[in-house]
Amino acid sequence: MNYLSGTEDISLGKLRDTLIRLEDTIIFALIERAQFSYNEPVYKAGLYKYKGCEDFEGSFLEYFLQESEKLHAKVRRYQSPDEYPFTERHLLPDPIIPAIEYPQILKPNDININAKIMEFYVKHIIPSLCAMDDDQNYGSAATRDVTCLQALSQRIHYGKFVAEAKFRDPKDQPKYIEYIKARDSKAIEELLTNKKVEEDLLKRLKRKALIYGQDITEAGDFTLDANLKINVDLVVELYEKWVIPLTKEVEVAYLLERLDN
Ligand SMILES: C=C(O[C@@H]1C=C(C(=O)O)C=C[C@H]1O)C(=O)O
Repeated sequence: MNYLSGTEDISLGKLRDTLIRLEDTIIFALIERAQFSYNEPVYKAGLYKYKGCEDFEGSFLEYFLQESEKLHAKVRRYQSPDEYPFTERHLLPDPIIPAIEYPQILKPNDININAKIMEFYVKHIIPSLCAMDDDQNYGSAATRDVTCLQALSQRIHYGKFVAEAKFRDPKDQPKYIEYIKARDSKAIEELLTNKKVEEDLLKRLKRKALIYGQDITEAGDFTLDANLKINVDLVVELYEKWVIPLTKEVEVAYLLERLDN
């Protein structure tokens, strides 16, 4: 099924420019979170009870995220999610701008992408990003985590638009159709993979994290020797091990549905 109305200009070049811009969003969101300690209680399920949600058994972060999503759902320009379930499989009617304006709502979905984002973020990113002590700034830590999760989810789900743009390329469309009909996910992923774009991205990302992670003195000098605000290798690992593979998983999942009536 093509969730786009067919009139949008979804050139691959413009979409890639948006993904490059989202690198900045994600790096700065991680820098903001890294100001605070790990604060383990934020991630412990069932540690706190919440007024009005006494049966909620998740962590402080999961509660914060759930309540943030409820707020986002109230302010969305479209019908309420019940009328137009904004699942990962659906692209918004005029998808490009709202997807940028509104943070990606983290929701369970068929391919469980948001659960995978939450898992790698809490298990592998946060412990390496933050000082492993407790500075009691649980609210500050959780708000920064929600910003990081929504930026990561938005970036990864942009794979839907990228997949649509690739599908519309007349050079490759016959092969996509053949592989979709054969339900050959591996062949679809190989066809949509662009190793040069991935390699260039990781090189650019390392440079961005190195520069964004520094302070600039009044004289305009970079404080190269001082502690960086962000673990540069972690940012590269984040993309190499999780962001890029999950984006491709979204692309494949979207394309597998592309021919549905
Ligand atoms: C997003 C794209 O599709 C794939 C995923 C990429 C990524 O997640 O950065 C980069 C290149 C492709 O392998 C693209 O082609 O730009």
